[in-house]
Amino acid sequence: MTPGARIAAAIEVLDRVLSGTRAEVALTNWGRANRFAGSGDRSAIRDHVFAALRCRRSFAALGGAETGRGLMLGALRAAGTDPATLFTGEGHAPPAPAAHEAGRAPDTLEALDCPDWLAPPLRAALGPDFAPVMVALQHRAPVFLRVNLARIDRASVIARLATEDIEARPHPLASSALEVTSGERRIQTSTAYAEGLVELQDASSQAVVEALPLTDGQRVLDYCAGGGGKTLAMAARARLRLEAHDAYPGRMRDLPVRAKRAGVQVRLTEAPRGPYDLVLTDVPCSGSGSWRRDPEGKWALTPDRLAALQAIQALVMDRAAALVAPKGVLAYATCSLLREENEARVAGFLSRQEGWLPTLQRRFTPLDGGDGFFLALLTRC
Ligand SMILES: C[S@@+](CC[C@H](N)C(=O)[O-])C[C@H]1O[C@@H](n2cnc3c(N)ncnc32)[C@H](O)[C@@H]1O
Repeated sequence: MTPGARIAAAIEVLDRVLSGTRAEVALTNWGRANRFAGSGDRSAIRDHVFAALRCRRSFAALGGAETGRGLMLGALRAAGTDPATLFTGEGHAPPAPAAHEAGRAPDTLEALDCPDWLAPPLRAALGPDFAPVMVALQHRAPVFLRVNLARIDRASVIARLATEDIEARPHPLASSALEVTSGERRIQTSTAYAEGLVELQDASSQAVVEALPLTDGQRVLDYCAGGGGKTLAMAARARLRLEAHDAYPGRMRDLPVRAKRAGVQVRLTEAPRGPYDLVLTDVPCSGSGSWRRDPEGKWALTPDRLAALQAIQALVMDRAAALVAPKGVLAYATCSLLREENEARVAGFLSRQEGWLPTLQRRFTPLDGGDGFFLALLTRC
């Protein structure tokens, strides 16, 4: 496909996304209907689509409309490319830009791709980091690996990956973290991955698990395990009696296979029974810290949805707290940047429940390199 044809395909996919189809679904459907497109074409179209979704407001202003076509016109203008060079109308390229599609300069919040209603809470949470964080969220996230330190060290894995044309370097956020600098697309077919020596996991996610007070022999519950990213990271840290739970057990369906690959044992439970030495609650949240990976989430969040999430977070904390042993730890984590889901939830918990001591609160933002994350540790007195 020519560069212009790839843009035309991205416009088609974006129009579907703007009318309510999830980007992954719209991309898959486009691929099925256009089997002639090669893997290079598909990944280029995917990159166009996700870049446009990360920068939806600014590109819409620059492109003169919040449509697939407007977003792609805006994308080219943002990159300093005259759209007329690719919007030629020749072959499968989109028709040339019309006079009414000249677009305009975005205002301050548009330029930061920040929804208006979210600017005050994000400013309150991030202070002087507000604008730099919003700019970071306009860019693609780095690819990180978690080295299974129970089985191999970072230097050996870097050498092993290099033999499969994957370049990676240590990342300072966690002792297990590697940032992949080339060959990202080969990771899941590499032998290091197949043998459970590495897992794909964001560096802040790894840092969160590294901050947990885990020691051999502890009974530990991952209360919101999902796919089990943090469950497996905990298993690599110490010899634990580890259990995984999720309100939607289907979300844990890949966990047994992943645990086997990593060489660890995890018991799945639908009805956890304490007491546990540590319960991790990686609660459902706005995902505002990971909008680089899931840019649709930024535009889909509403005040009502945020309020509903806060209620779920409080409920999960209360339920999980009941499972923690005396002197045990409740670990509360989100991939949110918002105080409403972080510090305020911890304060709410402490106002409802007696006998807990907050021992750590730590926030990560994309300026640290990984996703935005929050971790609080609460020790039962
Ligand atoms: C942020 S995700 C967890 C991600 C996972 N810990 C990881 O590292 O891959 C939150 C999870 O909480 C689960 N969840 C939602 N409501 C819950 C509840 N009331 N109790 C337990 N889990 C819940 C969701 O199904 C979802 O899998």
